[in-house]
Amino acid sequence: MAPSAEKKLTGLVAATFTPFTPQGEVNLAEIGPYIDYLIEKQGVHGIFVNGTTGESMSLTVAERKILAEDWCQKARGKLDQVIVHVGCMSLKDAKELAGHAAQIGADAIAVMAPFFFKPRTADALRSFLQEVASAAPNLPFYYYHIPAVTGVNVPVRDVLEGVEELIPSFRGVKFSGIDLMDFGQCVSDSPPHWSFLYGMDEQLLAALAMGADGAVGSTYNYAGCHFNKLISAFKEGHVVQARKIQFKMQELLSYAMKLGFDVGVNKQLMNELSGLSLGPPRLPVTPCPFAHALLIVKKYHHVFTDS
Ligand SMILES: CC(=O)N[C@H](C=O)[C@@H](O)[C@H](O)[C@H](O)CO
Ligand SMILES: CC(=O)C(=O)O
Repeated sequence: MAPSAEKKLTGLVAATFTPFTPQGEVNLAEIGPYIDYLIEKQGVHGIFVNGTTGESMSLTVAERKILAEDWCQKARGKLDQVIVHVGCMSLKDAKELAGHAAQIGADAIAVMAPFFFKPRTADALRSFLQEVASAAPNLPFYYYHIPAVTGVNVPVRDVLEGVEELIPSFRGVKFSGIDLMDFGQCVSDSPPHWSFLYGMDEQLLAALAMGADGAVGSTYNYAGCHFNKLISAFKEGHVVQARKIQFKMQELLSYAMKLGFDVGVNKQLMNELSGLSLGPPRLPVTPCPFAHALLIVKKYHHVFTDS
């Protein structure tokens, strides 16, 4: 039976970092405190685990299972949503992770396009997604569009054509692209029980105007409290106020991007701002120079002093 159709996904979802020990092994001990931090300090009640920010493609299948299980277990009764990303280059690995996500009580799964051999057509991509979804037919399924990372530029509106006939559990898209026309067309043609979660934190406001239901992103780990204010302001019709917050975030991110912003820098920023010990990233992502992270932390405090 396909999952129930009524519940929309809304609000902020943090794309979690994977906690590692200083030696680079998965560090489950930080997951409980991490969840508490998101709830108490950021007002964030949903997580997207083992995604881009979680360095999923650098993890083994066994590590991804252990992590997914621990996140689900520790989030139970605390968070509203745990979405587990199960995309892999190998269809068989992805199916195994999808089946596992169902067993451990994940709320939903998401899958990005494979990107070594890239699907060239919407049909090929849909078939891949269908196969993965079939391993967890009772879990809400989200397509994870992130063209800058995967290099798979098939318009999402094409992927959505007839998708629910192939994937009865299909419930929406995590859209981490900049093409707001494609995004708008997806939203305007969609049934009411799908959710559209936007994933470019630097322009969330524009996506809200285009009809995004919620947002999944890395910066909600440490700036969720500000983005919650942005969303409230937008909902109440205070666009100028919402824009002010968005512009602050753009100022911070453009500063970080000039210094070189990647998962390593982002993770170190989270370590500094949260006080959690999430460790270094895993190669090929290199650790962020300490001084470098401190400059961005300083900028964060400067940008958000009066809010
Ligand atoms: C490539 C990447 O990690 N994208 C994230 C999610 O999709 C975003 O949350 C960005 O980290 C964020 O928008 C900052 O650029
Ligand atoms: C940002 C995001 O959604 C990810 O890290 O997968």
